[in-house]
Amino acid sequence: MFARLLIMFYAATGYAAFLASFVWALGFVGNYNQLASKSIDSGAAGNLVDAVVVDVLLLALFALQHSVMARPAFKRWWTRIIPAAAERSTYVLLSSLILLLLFWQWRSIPIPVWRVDGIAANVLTGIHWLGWLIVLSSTYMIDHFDLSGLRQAFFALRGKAAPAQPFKTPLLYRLVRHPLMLGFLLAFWATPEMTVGHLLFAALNTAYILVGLQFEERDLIAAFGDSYQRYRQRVPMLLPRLFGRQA
Ligand SMILES: C[S@@+](CC[C@H](N)C(=O)[O-])C[C@H]1O[C@@H](n2cnc3c(N)ncnc32)[C@H](O)[C@@H]1O
Repeated sequence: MFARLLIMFYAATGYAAFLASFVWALGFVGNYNQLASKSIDSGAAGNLVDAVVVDVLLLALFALQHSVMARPAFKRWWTRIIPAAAERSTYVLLSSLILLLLFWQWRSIPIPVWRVDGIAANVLTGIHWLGWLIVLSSTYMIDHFDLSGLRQAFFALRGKAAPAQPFKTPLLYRLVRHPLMLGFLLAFWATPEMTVGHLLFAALNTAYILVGLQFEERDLIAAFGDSYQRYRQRVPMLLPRLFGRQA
């Protein structure tokens, strides 16, 4: 019983770290200093080369951890070392801690790339917040508590293993196969004031998302077989069809 309670406490810690990193992400990307005193463009501009090197290394650290720990082969090896019920929480905890490090240590490069005012600025800010709303709501469409590791810990508390998630295509998943990633892209790119630092963040994350999705889809085909193959043929990856057939 003690071990089960420990897993629950561990999962709750991972979830708290996720919440902290999510709120900081909102403040960081949108330069909302009410939410986060350190944001993507805050702080004095330092040496350009130093800033690019540090920022690229921080993003690479996140990409490496996030990709390696998501691979089924890594999970099989890892769950011989830690309890299976704590695997997702460990992933969430480490991802969140690396994100917090990234936000904290990010070097701003506040050289302007574009700036729009008036209605255009309001439209871009609206798209930005729509992106975050899509991110959060998509986690609930898949299973927020499974993705955050809490579901696995709740099952473990009752002495059971959480059943694997079934293939599903609710709501936004009928329009695109990866709404959560689409939400991130909208939140990262839609800004009235783009700087070189923000552009670096958006461009590298976009590249990472596009590569990461190839791996995720390979795993999804291995897990769900023909159902996912047919889904791929019917539903676009990231850009919804404006006209014509949807799933
Ligand atoms: C962080 S979520 C991102 C989901 C998706 N890539 C997106 O952008 O909306 C990743 C997890 O969702 C799962 N997943 C993705 N699409 C799914 C679907 N249609 N049904 C069930 N699970 C899915 C993957 O197996 C993976 O564990």
